[in-house]
Amino acid sequence: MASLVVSGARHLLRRADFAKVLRRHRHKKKWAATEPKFPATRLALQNFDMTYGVQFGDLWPSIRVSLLSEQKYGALVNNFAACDHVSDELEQLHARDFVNKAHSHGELEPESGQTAAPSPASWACSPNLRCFTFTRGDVSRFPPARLGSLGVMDYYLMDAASLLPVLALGLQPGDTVLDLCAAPGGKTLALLQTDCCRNLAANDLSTSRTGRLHKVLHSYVPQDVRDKSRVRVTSWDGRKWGELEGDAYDRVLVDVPCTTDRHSLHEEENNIFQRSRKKERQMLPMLQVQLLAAGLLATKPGGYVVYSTCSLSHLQNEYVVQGAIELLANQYNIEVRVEDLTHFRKLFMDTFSFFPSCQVGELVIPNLLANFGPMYFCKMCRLT
Ligand SMILES: C[S@@+](CC[C@H](N)C(=O)[O-])C[C@H]1O[C@@H](n2cnc3c(N)ncnc32)[C@H](O)[C@@H]1O
Repeated sequence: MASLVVSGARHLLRRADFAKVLRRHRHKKKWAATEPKFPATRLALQNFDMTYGVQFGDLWPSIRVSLLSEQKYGALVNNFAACDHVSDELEQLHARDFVNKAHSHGELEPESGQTAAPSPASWACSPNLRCFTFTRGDVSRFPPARLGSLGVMDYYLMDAASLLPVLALGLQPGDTVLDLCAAPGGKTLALLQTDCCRNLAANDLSTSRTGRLHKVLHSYVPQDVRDKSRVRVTSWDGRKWGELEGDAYDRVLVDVPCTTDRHSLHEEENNIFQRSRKKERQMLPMLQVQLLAAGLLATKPGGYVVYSTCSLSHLQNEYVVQGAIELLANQYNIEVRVEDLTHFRKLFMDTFSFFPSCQVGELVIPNLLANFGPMYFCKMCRLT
């Protein structure tokens, strides 16, 4: 179409005028262009090709194509919506509750002394969580959540792999819980679904993001449940939590800011690979170590911490865990033990693809048939 217009115009204009118009047109186009020369999404991909190509070797091309493809979601059933038909409706869509499915497979031996059929609690998983996913290779989408009869939404759509850190935390009834980097609140909501929190402190440095967290809580959790679980939302710097409330919590979730690998390949806005954010990106592992160390200091001796990211980077995952454990040993004389979560691979292998060679913790890697993650999570016990 554009070339037709140009060839028509050629007959009407003298050669010199035509050249002028073309030049003006070229200039206009240049000035009109708003896209950055090097989009952050492209810089992210270049960075990943360099680092993850080495880190994952032959696995990288398949992870790469999955990261660039549409991700899958899970529907976390809202136990507070009191609509039993939700699970039936999700089943009619041929979605399955992956938590319950792992449970009924009973692939894991119950803990010693237990003879009854294993329950999520016996695998040291947080209880009462129901999350529906479509089976491997089924790329159907969930319809949007609806308002239930109690005035709260019936399910919350999230990356189903995001539930694994909450399951790994292994909440017990009556726990005091801290969610150190909580916004926008998918994992906070899951923590509340367990009905185990005596107190829940949900914190996030960003006030705009704690605003989103408030909205999620209002849309999904009735006021009386928020009161019962004594939900407290704050906007403090999580790095200071150890000084503010040391030795205070039974369970702490440290879901840190990271390179959010999937987001960084798809969204220009707020992308950490923007050139202007290079320093911030380079400082991430340090911030992550500080946040994890603060989370461990906030935990009671004998309590548990789960560290998680949605990045594939060893530097932001295993190295951070090792760095924080060393820091606590050297500066505070506090001993921390990494818990074995390899049973998660077996339990959830129908739903997620796991990287087989993490030194500490577990990593869900995106796969075209099960396009969740990335999600890294590592459980630690504070011993002293
Ligand atoms: C991965 S997101 C958390 C996602 C959240 N857990 C969820 O499931 O919805 C990381 C969060 O850390 C917050 N953050 C960054 N620096 C922080 C700090 N120093 N203290 C506390 N939160 C921080 C960010 O604002 C961001 O919301």
